Amino acid sequence: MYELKDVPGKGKGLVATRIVPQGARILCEEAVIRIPHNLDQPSSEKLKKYVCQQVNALTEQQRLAFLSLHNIYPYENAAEQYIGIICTNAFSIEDGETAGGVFLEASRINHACDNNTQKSWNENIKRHTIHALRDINEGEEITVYYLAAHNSRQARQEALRAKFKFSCSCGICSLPPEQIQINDDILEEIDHLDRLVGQRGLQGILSSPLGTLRYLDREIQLYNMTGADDPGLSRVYLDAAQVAIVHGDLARGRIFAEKAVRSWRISGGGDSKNVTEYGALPQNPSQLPLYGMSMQWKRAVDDVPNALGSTEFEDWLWKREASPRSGAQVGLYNRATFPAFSGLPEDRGVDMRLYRGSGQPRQHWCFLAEIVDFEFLARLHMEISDVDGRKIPLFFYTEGRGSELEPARLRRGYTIAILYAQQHAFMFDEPGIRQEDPARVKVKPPNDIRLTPRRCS
Ligand SMILES: C[S@@+](CC[C@H](N)C(=O)[O-])C[C@H]1O[C@@H](n2cnc3c(N)ncnc32)[C@H](O)[C@@H]1O
Repeated sequence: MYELKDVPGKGKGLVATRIVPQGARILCEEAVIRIPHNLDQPSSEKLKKYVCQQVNALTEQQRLAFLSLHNIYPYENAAEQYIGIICTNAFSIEDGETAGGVFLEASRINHACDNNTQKSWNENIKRHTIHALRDINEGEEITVYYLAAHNSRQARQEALRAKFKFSCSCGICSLPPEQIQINDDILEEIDHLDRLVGQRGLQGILSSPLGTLRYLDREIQLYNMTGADDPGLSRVYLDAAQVAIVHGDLARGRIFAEKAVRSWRISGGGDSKNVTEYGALPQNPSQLPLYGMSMQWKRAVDDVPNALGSTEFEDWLWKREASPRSGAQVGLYNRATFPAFSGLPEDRGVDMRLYRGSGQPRQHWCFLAEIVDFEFLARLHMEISDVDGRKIPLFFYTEGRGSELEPARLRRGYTIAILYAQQHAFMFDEPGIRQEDPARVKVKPPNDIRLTPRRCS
């Protein structure tokens, strides 16, 4: 399937000798040397002694193969040489005890940021596997991604130079500067959305399922923009399956779970830990322990619309509201444009889903609520009620502390509209809105804007 060859500018590398289809297992290898976590200190005497014992225990053939591996570190004795080879070539082993190990074949695979294979530790079979993330052509070099996280090109280059002493010239790193910027923005936004979903956790899934689904939908779109069948997709699809299943929607839950499992099969194989753990979920989505915590989205597993085109199907799957045609009036029940409090972004950090790098919003939204009560102490403080009837505090941190509002408009029952409103976590009150810009606030008599609570399906 592959051969070891000289690759210009990279030393040796593995090159496909025939077409390798997506999902194919290219390598499945045991470590010849393992370094336990408690010895993971390159200069320690204990490590030197341990490594010498490990190398001496290899067969002659293995020892020669080990010694022929690439070493980017200088050395003065055998122990330092062995440690240099290990540091240049080790892959991580996620078995809880081992920091990393050396694999004689896989260690020959060079890095690319647009890698065509995925390396992963398979705890079920105690081996490292390499799977094709996409079809690989005959004569094409087999590549993996050496780093842990998605970063900007500059951060990746710095990390690769520091740890492996080379500059990457892969397809992504060689793009023209403006396209590198676009790619960096996409990776940054994926990273940001990942963290947002993680921070919100189960609470986010329970209290704001549609908001969480919006984040995940955007993440998938961003992954698709990179064109890669990235292993990160599986985690996003699993999260989407959880959102649907927790709220009783087994139909969407099954479809999302199928996509997650398919992605894990491609990157780690049918015997990988994730496929073992979640492989049966598409057949029986109600097995998820949190199934039906709310039945807000109740839907039977086979209740899937069958006459939709692919775009309409994706819109249905992700519960996307139809976006209004340009010039068309947006109904007040449109939750994307007029979100409830639970659908507002948080003001911690910049939500890349909603803002461009320049700080300009990508889309427009306006928060509408009814004034329930108000008082003017150190600043104007209102209690307001959103379209779901949820009461939240609104504090004015404007220059005039809220005095900018027309006093005649400060009436209970009047409607307050706040452009680009965001959730704020107050130390001294329930989460609410901390308003700093008076120009983004309008108050209208109740008959001017009617808050008709209507739910989208
Ligand atoms: C694990 S080894 C990979 C196999 C190695 N090329 C060999 O000849 O055995 C890692 C080293 O390979 C080289 N390398 C890996 N990916 C590279 C890339 N994309 N460009 C240049 N050198 C690379 C670097 O010297 C790096 O420290």
